Formats: sequence, C-alpha cells, structure tokens
Amino acid sequence: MSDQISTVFQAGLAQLGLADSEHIVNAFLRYRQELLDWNTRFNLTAIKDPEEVLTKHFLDSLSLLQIYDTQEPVRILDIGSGAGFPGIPLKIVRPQWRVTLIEATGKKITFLQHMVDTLQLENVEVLHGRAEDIAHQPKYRGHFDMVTARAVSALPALLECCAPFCRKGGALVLPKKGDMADEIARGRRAGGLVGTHLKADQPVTLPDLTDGRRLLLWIQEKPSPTLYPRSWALLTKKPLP
Ligand SMILES: C[S@@+](CC[C@H](N)C(=O)[O-])C[C@H]1O[C@@H](n2cnc3c(N)ncnc32)[C@H](O)[C@@H]1O
Repeated sequence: MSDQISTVFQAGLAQLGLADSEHIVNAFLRYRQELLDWNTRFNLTAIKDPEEVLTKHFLDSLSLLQIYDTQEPVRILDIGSGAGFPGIPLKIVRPQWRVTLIEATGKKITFLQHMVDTLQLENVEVLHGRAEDIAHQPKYRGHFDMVTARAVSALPALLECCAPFCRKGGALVLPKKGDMADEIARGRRAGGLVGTHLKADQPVTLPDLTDGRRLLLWIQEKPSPTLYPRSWALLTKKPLP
C-alpha cells in the first residue's frame, strides 16, 4: 500500500485549508494503515480500498467542516462512530475540540480506543453503549455544542436520538447521501417534536464526494425534552437499527 496520500485527498485537504500540515497527513496515513490492518480480522468497515478510505471515510468525515467549524474548544459528540467516522478525522484536524464517541459494538470500541492511543489524541472519550441509554446520564444530557452521526439511522429517529445530547442553541450536523426530499420532510416533523429546526441543507463540494452527499444542520431551540428517550419505534414505526 502506498504510504503517500493521493492527489484527490490532497486537493480535498487543500480546499479545507489543511494541506500544509505534515503532522495531519501522517496521522491520516497511520489511521488508514491501522484501519486496513484491523479490518482483515474484525470487519470494521466495508471499504477496503486504500484510496476509498482516504476519500469516502476521511474526506467525507471532514466535509462536516463545510457546514460547522470553529477554533473554539467545543464539545462534540459522534453517535454510532463505528471505526471513528466522522469523530476521529475531525479531532485530527481540530485538536482543540473535545470529542466523545459513542458506539454500541465492543470490537469497534476496542479499535476506537486503540486509535485514540496510537494517535495520542487528547480529550477524546470513548463510550461503549447505546446512545438511547447513555442519554439518561445527566453528565451527557444537553451537554454538547455539536452532535453528529453518520450512517446510523433515518432522520426522524436520528433527530430523536441526537437532540437530547445537544445544548440549547447547539448544532446537530448530519451527513447524508442520495435523494433526501422525503426524509427531510419527515425529519422536519420529527425535529419539531424534539425542539430543533432545520437551518441549512447544503451539498458537499469536496473532490470525489459530489454524488448527492449533503450536510444537514439542525439547531436545538430549547432544552432537550425531558421525556426522552422514548422508543425510536414511536417515530419510525421500525425497530432500532
Ligand atoms: C453503519 S455504521 C456507521 C459507522 C460510522 N458512523 C461510519 O459512518 O462509518 C453504524 C454504527 O452505529 C452503531 N449504532 C447503531 N445504533 C446505535 C445506538 N443506538 N447507539 C450506539 N451506536 C449505535 C453500530 O454499532 C454501527 O457501528
């Protein structure tokens, strides 16, 4: 495998103003190496092509910066982080952010902690459990400046899951793919129920990622509903993912 980053990934970093940092590039190369190595044993991700790891995992995660970015030491939550997306790439390029990763699967938690240790990432908390259970803990409820979740659920359930963690005035940034009209309509109804409104909906414009990828920004208008969490099934009529 090449120990170099591709021109496409480099162009993406440059578009985000990140290309000059050797430290950042080395961190992503190490992350890719560990991910592909662990993937042969633990099946952490369906993406096995080294170039696609750079674009469809790393760059796609960093695309969130196109709708939410700050130099402040904000508190960020990534729900259903899997092998670390989008939380770890964001932490690599925004080291001042305080990042919490929630993941339900034990083997993925082991990998997440391994990556945090390997990349020597400070102020990253890795939580093993289901988001709807962790949302009961006062320490995490209404605590975060930004909450995100990639490829975890459809919008109505996702909003109900994310909103309780977000402080008043905080942001829910949800990366999505494909035709979203129907899902956004259902998301607006669910968002209203949990005290959020859709503020922005914009396409991702990074190289190799213009295939219908979008970023949706919901703002938390009021403190999280005290009745949460109800069953996700109440909104989705479906079992948990
Ligand atoms: C399709 S994977 C996506 C992983 C990662 N976010 C990404 O984009 O590559 C969905 C992940 O969410 C986790 N997950 C699903 N429901 C969850 C819940 N209620 N609480 C915590 N994790 C959950 C699953 O274990 C799985 O790792």
